[in-house]
Amino acid sequence: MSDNLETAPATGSLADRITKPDESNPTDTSNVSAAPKEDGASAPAQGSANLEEPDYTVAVKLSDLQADPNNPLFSVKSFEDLGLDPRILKGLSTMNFRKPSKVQERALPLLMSNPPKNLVGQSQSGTGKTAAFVLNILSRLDLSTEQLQMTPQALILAPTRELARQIVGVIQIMGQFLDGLIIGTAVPADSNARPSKMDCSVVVGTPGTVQDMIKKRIMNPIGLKVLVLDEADNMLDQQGLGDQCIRAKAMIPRNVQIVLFSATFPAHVYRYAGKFAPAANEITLQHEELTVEGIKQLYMDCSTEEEKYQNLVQLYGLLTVGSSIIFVRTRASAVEIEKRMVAEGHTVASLTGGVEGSQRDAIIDSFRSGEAKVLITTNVLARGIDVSTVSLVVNYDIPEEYSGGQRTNTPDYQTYLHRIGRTGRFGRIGVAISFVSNRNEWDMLRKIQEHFQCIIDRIDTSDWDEVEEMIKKTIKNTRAQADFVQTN
Ligand SMILES: Nc1ncnc2c1ncn2[C@@H]1O[C@H](COP(=O)(O)OP(=O)(O)OP(=O)(O)O)[C@@H](O)[C@H]1O
Repeated sequence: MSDNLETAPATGSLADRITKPDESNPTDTSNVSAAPKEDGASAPAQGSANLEEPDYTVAVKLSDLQADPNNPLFSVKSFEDLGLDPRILKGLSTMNFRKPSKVQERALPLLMSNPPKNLVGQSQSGTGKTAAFVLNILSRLDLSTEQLQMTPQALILAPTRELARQIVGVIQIMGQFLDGLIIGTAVPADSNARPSKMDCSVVVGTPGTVQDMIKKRIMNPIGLKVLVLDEADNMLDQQGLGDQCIRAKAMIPRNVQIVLFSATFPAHVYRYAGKFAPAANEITLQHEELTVEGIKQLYMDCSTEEEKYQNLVQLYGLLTVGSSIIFVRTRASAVEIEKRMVAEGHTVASLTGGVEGSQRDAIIDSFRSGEAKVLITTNVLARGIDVSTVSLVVNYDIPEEYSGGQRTNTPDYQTYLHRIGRTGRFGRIGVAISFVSNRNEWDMLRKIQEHFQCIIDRIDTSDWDEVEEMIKKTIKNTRAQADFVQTN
């Protein structure tokens, strides 16, 4: 069962122990200056202020959301009020960021105060945690000499190469007016590439690669002032990347500011987070607060595994309305579904941990650019990936906890939340459909509803025209919660 399980950024999943594709190759780095250039980083995310996009995305007025005190995007202050350097404000304005979100407004004063304090920060998916930690880092850099520009002052660790590259893209654009800012990417290289020295001001990488680089003196950690763990619950989980992060932390100066961010902090990791980041300021949420209002959650009854596939094919027309991500449990099924759909004339791509570095980069980049509109993947892309055009997420398999390499029939709540959070980003609307083909999956879905106290409505597949109309209407609806969904 476990031989082709995908690396799961999922908290608590033993799949992490089984394969760690991001950490399996020799180290490689690419240092890039902040001026945007062809460095292999994914296209940086642009701001979400202009939500008037084609057909499939609704004209939600971000200003209305940001004026609603109950919305996670709400804020009373401006970026100017937060005391940011004018060059950084200029970067934000090119990204179309007009107002901070709630987590940005709350986290930034805590992060930027002196003497620096640690922070454990939680907020819903797609609410701008990346900008919160990047702005703090950019504010703390001293780029006054060439030597300082080439000495790592901040280190960001992320669970996957895709997320690390995405963060590099954000720093590049946010920091584009900071002269002398150099950003290094530390992710596993294709097998014969030689790592280059980390002569840069900020390093973003995966923990195993960074650790390896420090050990081999490719990266000098002595000047580090800030350490960020993005997707921190996954990074600290002993069953995930925990060991590697602990080892990496042991190699860097003791007095660095430690910043932990995630949408999820399950209790057992949260307790540990307090040890990893002692005396930290905290911004936390209850699990009932974690679901994002703009994501309409649905499920589809499928009587067999084969019917799951048939339903997916039926949905194809809708999958390509915007961009879509299909999450499956194993690498093997990702590859199999891709092959089968391609053979039937559909255009789909798949990305799993089984694919080599640069090929992975090419796949995610073509998905970001919209060239590939349907991406079949595993938990490897469940967290952090920010592609604003994703309007539909399909849980082909419900995410599940593993124990001793075996399935447990217990839902992996965190991964469910992160997966559906690939849509509905920063006030956008999205639809998440879970396929349910047996009693266990049904039980897991029910538990997910109870855990998050949310409603997951059934889609009636007896009339596909109606299904199509209903999903399209949901995607086009200004607030997903507002209207209907046919249930029975
Ligand atoms: N203040 C802002 N104004 C407009 N857009 C913003 C703002 N802050 C962030 N965004 C945009 O919102 C999107 C989501 O941000 P980000 O990827 O940082 O979310 P996140 O909270 O880290 O989500 P996840 O938990 O899924 O990792 C990005 O496209 C980002 O550019």
